Amino acid sequence: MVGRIWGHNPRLEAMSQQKNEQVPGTDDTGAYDPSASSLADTVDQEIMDELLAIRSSIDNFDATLVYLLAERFKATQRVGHLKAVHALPPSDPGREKAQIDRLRRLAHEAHLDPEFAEKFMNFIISEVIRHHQTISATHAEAGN
Ligand SMILES: C=C(O[C@@H]1C=C(C(=O)O)C=C[C@H]1O)C(=O)O
Repeated sequence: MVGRIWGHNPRLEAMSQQKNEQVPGTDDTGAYDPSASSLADTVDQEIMDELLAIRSSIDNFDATLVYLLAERFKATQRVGHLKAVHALPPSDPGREKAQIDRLRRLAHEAHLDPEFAEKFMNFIISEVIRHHQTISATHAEAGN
């Protein structure tokens, strides 16, 4: 059941095999449970209600982040194919520097820690470069 919805995840599968035990963070149908928490029973109901109300906004932000990242990766995959076809290098340090400098400035204006913004962008960019290397290798193999 869990495997069907989420793909192969040994940890979740082991959990779901324990008889009558629900996977934490899901309801009894296996769906996402927005009230999942390790704090239940240890916190006053009023505080819990406020926490859950704030978490419902966090849920929306997180879903948006996933959609934004998915669209960004769709665009970078296109760049990867373009680079592979035209034998361009996977990474473009000049572009990365300009982009990170700009995002650091935007982060500062938005009261987001610029160091965090830079680390986050570098994390994403390194994944993109890895994809571009794979696309380039696949393209080279197909040409041989
Ligand atoms: C997406 C590109 O490829 C790489 C990844 C980048 C990114 O994720 O923003 C930026 C520069 C490149 O190192 C690109 O060249 O535009």
